[in-house]
Amino acid sequence: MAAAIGPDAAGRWLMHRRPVGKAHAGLWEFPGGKIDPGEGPREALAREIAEECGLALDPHAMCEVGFAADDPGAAGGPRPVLLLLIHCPTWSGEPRSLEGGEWRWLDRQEIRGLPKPPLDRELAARFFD
Ligand SMILES: Nc1nc2c([nH]c(=O)n2[C@@H]2O[C@H](COP(=O)(O)OP(=O)(O)OP(=O)(O)O)[C@@H](O)[C@H]2O)c(=O)[nH]1
Repeated sequence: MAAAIGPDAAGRWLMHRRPVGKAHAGLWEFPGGKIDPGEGPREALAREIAEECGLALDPHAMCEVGFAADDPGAAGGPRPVLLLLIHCPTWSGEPRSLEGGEWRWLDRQEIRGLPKPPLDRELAARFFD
């Protein structure tokens, strides 16, 4: 699950730079994470964002806006990855780095220029272009 949190009053969106020691370290992503057993997708996204940066999201305001999947044949990775992009138009609080990542509000032009993992590149291209 990946969150497109925004736009804020300046038209910016909240992006997360993955910390050292994780897959895709140093790259910028739509923040989020995986669904735990027993959770719904919106609930999972709200939990992940709260854990990673302290923002509170309203699951009822969320709306799915895109998806990207890796090519299991080409990637040869341990498991297939399907990433859903969810628009989160309302939030409360200010982002803080609670798990080592970096947080920034950026406009679409700035997001275009960021180094991103492959699936986030696809999601951003479809969502912002
Ligand atoms: N955001 C993103 N994640 C990707 C891409 N490709 C890919 O395999 N992944 C994987 O999808 C998972 C995303 O979940 P996550 O954000 O909770 O990852 P994580 O490293 O914090 O958790 P983990 O250590 O349990 O895997 C990660 O395992 C990540 O490596 C991609 O293009 N974008």
